[in-house]
Amino acid sequence: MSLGIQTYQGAVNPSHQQANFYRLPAASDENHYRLFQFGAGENHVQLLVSPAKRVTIYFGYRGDHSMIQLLLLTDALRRSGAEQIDLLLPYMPGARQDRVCNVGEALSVKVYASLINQQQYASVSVFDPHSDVTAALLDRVQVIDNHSFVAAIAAQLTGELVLVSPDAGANKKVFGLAKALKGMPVIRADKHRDVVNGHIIATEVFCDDLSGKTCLIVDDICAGGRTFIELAIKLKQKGAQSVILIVSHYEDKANELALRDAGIDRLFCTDSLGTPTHISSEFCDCHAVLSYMNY
Ligand SMILES: O=P(O)(O)OC[C@H]1O[C@@H](O)[C@H](O)[C@@H]1O
Repeated sequence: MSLGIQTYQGAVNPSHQQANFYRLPAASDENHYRLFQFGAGENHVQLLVSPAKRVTIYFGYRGDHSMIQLLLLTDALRRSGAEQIDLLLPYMPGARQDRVCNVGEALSVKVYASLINQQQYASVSVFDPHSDVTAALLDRVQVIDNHSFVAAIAAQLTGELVLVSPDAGANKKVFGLAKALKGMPVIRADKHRDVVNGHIIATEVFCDDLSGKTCLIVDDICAGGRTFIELAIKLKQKGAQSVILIVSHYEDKANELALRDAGIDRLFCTDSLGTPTHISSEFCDCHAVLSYMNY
């Protein structure tokens, strides 16, 4: 059923008219809603066809501006008859701001989680969030781990593979992953950060000899990349034959040359934060996160 909106000029693909899947940012062939900004900067969403009673939103967070777009899309869907909305959240915003480190800071993850909870989604599926705090804060949440993503990469690699847990915070997840990968060995490492400025003060690897090993550093996110640069240097000093970095979320800010110079041979990530543009495709292999989200 059409909503009777006159403004849409494009040809409507019938299969998309029936589609109950809404992508934000919109896919190039998305034609069941449109999104634009008014002059003062407000976002505006307009559905072009009536939604099904049960729909799914795939929300790729692209800054706080996109959060408002999600709320508007959700509102438009409900007003037009969607009764149940499932949310696929490849990246949980604020997931790393899951504690107050310094006096006067906001507890960001709680703020983002409250906004999402207010929308009363039927389910919220989050891909590899930073810590258990995300799952504790979100209602009707389903956490999707990185196991099938890492397994797909490991299957392409040869040599003596070992997992490297980059810090104490990653241990629980990496040991769970090792079990899923049929007992792949784990090398533990740790880093000390200055909580005031975020700088890494020291990195330790708890292993003497890595000769001949292909080290898979696995973590949730690569931001500036300093964690992995310091770690790769240490792994190479201990004889690692090859160092591969596997992160679920890639902010596209790290310097490729610095990563390579530190000894990282290859980077694998997902497009949870968009497809990286500041890194070469010979070095970085970006997988579509949706294929690992059980949808
Ligand atoms: O070193 P960069 O890339 O800036 O930050 C990424 C690290 O910071 C942590 O919160 C992440 O889990 C990861 O270990």
